[in-house]
Amino acid sequence: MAAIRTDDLTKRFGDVVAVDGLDLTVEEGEVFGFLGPNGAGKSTTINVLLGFIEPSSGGAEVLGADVTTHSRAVRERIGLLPEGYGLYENLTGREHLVSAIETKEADDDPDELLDRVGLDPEDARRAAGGYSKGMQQRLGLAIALVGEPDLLVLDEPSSGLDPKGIKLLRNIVREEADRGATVFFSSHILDQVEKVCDRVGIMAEGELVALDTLDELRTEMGVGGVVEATVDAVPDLEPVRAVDGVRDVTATEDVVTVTCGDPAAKMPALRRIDDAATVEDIGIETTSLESLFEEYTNGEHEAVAAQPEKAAPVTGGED
Ligand SMILES: Nc1ncnc2c1ncn2[C@@H]1O[C@H](COP(=O)(O)OP(=O)(O)OP(=O)(O)O)[C@@H](O)[C@H]1O
Repeated sequence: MAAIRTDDLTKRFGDVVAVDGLDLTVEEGEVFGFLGPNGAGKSTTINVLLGFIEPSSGGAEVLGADVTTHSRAVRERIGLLPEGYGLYENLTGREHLVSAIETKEADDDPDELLDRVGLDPEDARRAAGGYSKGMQQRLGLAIALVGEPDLLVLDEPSSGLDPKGIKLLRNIVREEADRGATVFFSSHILDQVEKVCDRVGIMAEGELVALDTLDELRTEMGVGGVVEATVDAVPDLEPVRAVDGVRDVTATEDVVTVTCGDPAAKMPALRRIDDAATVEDIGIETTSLESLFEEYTNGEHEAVAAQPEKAAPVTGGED
């Protein structure tokens, strides 16, 4: 069963088409990054999925239930970290969490959850009105994790987090996926998505303009990355050019530069160079998600890749 399925989902606000005929399937257990620039339609889609607003046409199912007719049942199985959620100034962080546990009738240990999100016990006992943005996000994440939800919906989860917090968030996302939860998060902080997502969907002006694994998106665009090898003497470059997926090979006096169309071509190309010369230094650049994102949202790429038949396996990225 799909965790999320939208069918020709459209949402209009007056003349503005916020979401335009969205067909999207996110499989159970997937970590899915929902990307797009400001105003692309991400929050509107999330609000429909949560049953907070009704679609103008088309529909959506979350965890097998229709979001317009069963929104309450759907929300009970979701852990939500909304963007810019409101806290009660006078309640402590711990009290917020205890209240969320009671509301969900869950049996989580609040202190364990606070520890998991790295909220200091002393901070947890202070009024949330004095929390920094990062503390608020950590508390919001703890609340989202209550009751081991089947689906985690995280709207800009890394917002306000320091690098340590971002790493912790990534680990939590992986742990949640490992226990079988689906994680759906929106972001425009792209390199953080890159490290944790199985697949990404890129929205622009209400439409899905790309949907695939990042490696596939890179391959599709012929931007698999660049290898730069500093060598003692430039070898014959033909064997390097012959590697499957290599697009271009150039050399200066002591540096061979290989541009790959396929990300998987980088290492074989490097091995060919190493076979024929002494490699003194290497630099490997993968195409950043940032440049992919720009490419897709400036309208140059319109094709949406086919949905996979089943979810890609959950892969842990590099830290
Ligand atoms: N309640 C509303 N009334 C009128 N227009 C709206 C409303 N909500 C969203 N829109 C419009 O719909 C479009 C999509 O907005 P949405 O908030 O879904 O984008 P987003 O991708 O989440 O952007 P951001 O990254 O800035 O949060 C925008 O043009 C926005 O102005």
